[in-house]
Amino acid sequence: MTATRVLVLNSGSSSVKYQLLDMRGGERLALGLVERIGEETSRLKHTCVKTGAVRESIAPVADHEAALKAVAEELTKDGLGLDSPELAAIGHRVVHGGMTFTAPTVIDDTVLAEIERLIPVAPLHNPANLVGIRTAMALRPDLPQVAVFDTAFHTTMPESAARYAIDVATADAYRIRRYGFHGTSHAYVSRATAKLLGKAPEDVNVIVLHLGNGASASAVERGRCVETSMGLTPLEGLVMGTRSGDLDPAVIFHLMRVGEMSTDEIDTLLNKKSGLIGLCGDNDMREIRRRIDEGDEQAELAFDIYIHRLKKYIGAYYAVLGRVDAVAFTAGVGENDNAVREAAVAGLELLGLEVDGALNAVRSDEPRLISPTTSRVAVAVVPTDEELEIATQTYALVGNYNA
Ligand SMILES: Nc1ncnc2c1ncn2[C@@H]1O[C@H](COP(=O)(O)OP(=O)(O)O)[C@@H](O)[C@H]1O
Ligand SMILES: CC(=O)OP(=O)(O)O
Ligand SMILES: [Mg+2]
Repeated sequence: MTATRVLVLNSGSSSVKYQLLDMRGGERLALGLVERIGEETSRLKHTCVKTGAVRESIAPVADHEAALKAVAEELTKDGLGLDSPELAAIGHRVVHGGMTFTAPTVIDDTVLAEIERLIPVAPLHNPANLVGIRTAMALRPDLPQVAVFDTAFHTTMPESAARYAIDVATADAYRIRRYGFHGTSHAYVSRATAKLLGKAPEDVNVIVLHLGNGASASAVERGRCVETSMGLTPLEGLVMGTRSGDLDPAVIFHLMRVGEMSTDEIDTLLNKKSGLIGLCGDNDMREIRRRIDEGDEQAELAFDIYIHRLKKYIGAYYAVLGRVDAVAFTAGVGENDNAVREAAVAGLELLGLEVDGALNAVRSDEPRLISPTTSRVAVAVVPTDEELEIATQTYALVGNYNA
């Protein structure tokens, strides 16, 4: 039997997203999500695309290993179990690949050890990614397991963008540089944006704004990333759901010396208690918008800070690229929130950026322009599909393993 299916696992700190695809036509067979792992009210939602069956349950899922086993059971119920001979490989999102991994990689013990070594620079993500890999390996030890790294797309950044202005010997000793993340999404969305414009990726310059719970911007010049907003870790850059983004590093010394806070306390403060949740108590943009509509000033200020930072990055990346063909909004907030898109671009008419109110209000899952024809720079909403991109890269690497 020809093995043409790829299972993709995207393990986050408290969730697992998954998709099963048939790579003959890139068709999605099943997808789902387990969220709030480790809590009493963990939620599993599974959709079998083939039959249209949707199953949802709320029950405690203790850890990532239990979550993956629950996913395997759901797939088995639909006749799509992990024991299928049609499964060619399992593709894993791995957030930090450091300087070692610039391309998708078949996972062996050496690769596992390197992903583990990088935990200190991706503490929220790499541990979850590792559990996902190890559990999948135990379920199907015979299958190739492929790691697709968030950092890989950004390895084309020039040294002028990738290096921090700190002592070179210290930076090199500790491999301190800007790696960037969400690369699978930036790669997919920049290519999809070129397609929307009817052009080849090599012929366009795009600013991609990936605005999810984690958020990052990138400047993509002729298909290659030349700058991105996240750095050594996914903490730098834009204001995020729970992360501060850019900050004067002296804030940390101040908190240590004057606030007498420990390194771990500051780490938790900046990664989990800052950003939108730190500013107004909510990290979900839907809730923040609802509060603003009710006249909540704290929510409004959080929104303004979020937009101010975003606008600064659009301007900065315009300068980095020199010529911009398109600005593309993606991920949970970017794809769904028209007020964020409108506010981020407001006042940038002299840079050639305009948004059409009616087009911006359209809700759709398709890539679409939201700028009027008069706009010199196209403004677009381009839904990301990290899972499809991971499956494509995985399948390209392992080919038809079982054929
Ligand atoms: N309809 C919507 N309007 C505004 N924001 C939304 C909407 N749907 C989702 N979001 C935002 O998207 C975020 C999740 O985005 P997503 O890309 O799925 O993030 P992640 O992959 O980091 O979990 C939510 O926290 C919420 O702020
Ligand atoms: C790297 C990163 O921030 O990922 P996520 O948005 O999934 O948290
Ligand atoms: Mg995401």
